[in-house]
Amino acid sequence: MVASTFETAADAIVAVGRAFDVRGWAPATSGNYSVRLEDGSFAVTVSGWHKGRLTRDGVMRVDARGASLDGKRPSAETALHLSLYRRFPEVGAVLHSHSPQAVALSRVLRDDWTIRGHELGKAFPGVTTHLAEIIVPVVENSQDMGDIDAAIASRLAGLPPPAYLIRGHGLYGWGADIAEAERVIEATEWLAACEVAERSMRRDA
Ligand SMILES: CSC[C@@H](O)[C@@H](O)C(=O)COP(=O)(O)O
Ligand SMILES: [Zn+2]
Repeated sequence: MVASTFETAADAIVAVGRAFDVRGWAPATSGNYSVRLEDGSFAVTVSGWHKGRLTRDGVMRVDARGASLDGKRPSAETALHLSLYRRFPEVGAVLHSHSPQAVALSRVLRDDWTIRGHELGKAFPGVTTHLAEIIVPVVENSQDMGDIDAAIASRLAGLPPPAYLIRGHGLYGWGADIAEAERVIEATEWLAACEVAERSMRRDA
């Protein structure tokens, strides 16, 4: 699904930034957001803006290769967004959060994160029962987006996950439009908080 205009996409991105910031998922300029536009370009956050204080000026356009179309500097992680759009033509929005629970979980997990037995798993596209097993890949962090993209590439083949974690960094989620991508991030963040709480209760029990 594609947003109708840059302005519509930019306003939706501004609103997501405020919502994520209020929840502690976008501290200290972290996070980035993008939306596919109908002309084949993408609306993406400008690098370095505080995402809770975005205005339309903090959102810009890039082409499919990540080149700036308006002279602004796109998110340092634009390549990760574009890679998802290239792989999945049905994806219309990509969101990236930096919550304490997702980052903590990514640092304690030795392998991928398997979600089982959660009613909220049904918030993910295509999941219809709490009995579904949802695997969220965990890849190593790097300052080179090519490394992260290479690490996640094989994990996106076949039945793709709804989201992935970058260790010690944050969470990427996507959807057909920004509302679906926000729902995926919201569900994954809630499940990460639940997982962290559950692990700490089991340790103390
Ligand atoms: C301020 S630490 C976070 C950044 O290094 C990065 O991971 C991030 O999410 C935001 O980068 P940005 O270039 O503003 O999109
Ligand atoms: Zn980040």
